[in-house]
Amino acid sequence: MSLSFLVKKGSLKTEEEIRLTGSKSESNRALILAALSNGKVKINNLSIAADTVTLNHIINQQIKNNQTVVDVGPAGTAMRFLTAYLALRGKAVEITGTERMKQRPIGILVDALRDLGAAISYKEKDGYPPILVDGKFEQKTNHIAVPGNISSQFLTALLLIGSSLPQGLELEIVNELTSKPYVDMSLAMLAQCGISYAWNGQTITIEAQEFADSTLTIEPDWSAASYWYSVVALSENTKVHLPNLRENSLQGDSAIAEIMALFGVKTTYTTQGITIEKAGGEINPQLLDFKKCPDLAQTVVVCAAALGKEFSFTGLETLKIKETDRILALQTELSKMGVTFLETEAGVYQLNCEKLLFPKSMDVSTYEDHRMAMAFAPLALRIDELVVEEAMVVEKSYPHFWEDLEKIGIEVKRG
Ligand SMILES: O=C(O)C1=C[C@@H](OP(=O)(O)O)[C@@H](O)[C@H](O)C1
Ligand SMILES: C=C(OP(=O)(O)O)C(=O)O
Repeated sequence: MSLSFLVKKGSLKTEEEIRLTGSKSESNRALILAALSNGKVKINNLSIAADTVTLNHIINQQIKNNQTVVDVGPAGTAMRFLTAYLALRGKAVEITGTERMKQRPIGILVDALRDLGAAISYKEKDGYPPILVDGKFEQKTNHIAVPGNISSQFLTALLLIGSSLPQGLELEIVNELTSKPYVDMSLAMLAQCGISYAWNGQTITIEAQEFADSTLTIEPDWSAASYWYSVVALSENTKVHLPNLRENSLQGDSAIAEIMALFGVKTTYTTQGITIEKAGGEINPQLLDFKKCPDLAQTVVVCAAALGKEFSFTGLETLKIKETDRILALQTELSKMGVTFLETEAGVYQLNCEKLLFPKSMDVSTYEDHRMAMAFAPLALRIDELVVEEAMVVEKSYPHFWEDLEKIGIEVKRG
């Protein structure tokens, strides 16, 4: 389905409540843990994100019905977590995905699982999906050394199965660890299921052990919340209530509260959730590091550009291997409003807004990336006719994004 949506400012409300769906990161971990626990781990508030719906369907229907080929679509976490989960399942299953998924690396995880004793082969190109997970597993060692600088999802995939391995797991993280809060999230959720672990220096150890009877309650998605911060930052004085988000979140993307304070958005934490509103004040451009929260980068880059504030950005190394090359996508789309986003020194990207000019109308290409659509949507508060191409990409993590924009008064015309 290729649909462009015309997004217009409309009459923005001064106050609205938006109920976000559950975190897809927490949900996809929960699905694997529940499956490994043989019914001991229950889940509350599972996300309706397409990536979660897909993983749930694969685990609880297709695999149970002995399907031999499963398709994760564009879901990176589903691809990586299923690879580890299926390595222990005893049956051969091929895992495939979108054309983009076939360009997203998985070799580090496959090598680690092979070292542990799994039999996995590549169906097309070495190091990339689709893969055939044989399912026969005989543990050869519990110690593996895994690079941490490409994707934390490889580490999470291994940690989730750690306690189910007959000899447990001793995972040594080699190189720098990127996206660390996602590893912390995995360990915290394991602990919620009664699994103990030790993290000493570069090594995380998980003994073979049983899951406890437990319930995982999924918090709403902080990455999704980031788009509301951008709406507030670009509005005159809109206040948004986001129920059930917590200050002490398992999600590293809760850092958006701190980042957006620099853009004059104030967060108030209550027992009900959070309220975000304009606090005003000077916006002083500075260098922001996204190594711990890569999924926030697009939101913040686009918001800064729209405000004409020349922030610089680092920690963006992993953006090139996500749903699209997000650096290139940002550069291409921002150029449509006269903004450049260039690597001015190694690893540092600088916004230049000298020639910022909001065109009367602008077409945003989304490159099969939900975050491109959602990061650019708040520009409707600056551009009369903003056309977002392939607008339904948002389904991956935030299916009712457009309905929520309408709820706050932004007009969305489905084309
Ligand atoms: O573990 C997770 O749930 C995720 C980890 C991050 O990926 P990387 O570790 O590849 O940066 C993040 O970008 C992704 O959206 C979700
Ligand atoms: C990178 C993302 O997801 P995944 O890697 O799970 O496809 C994302 O949601 O921004």
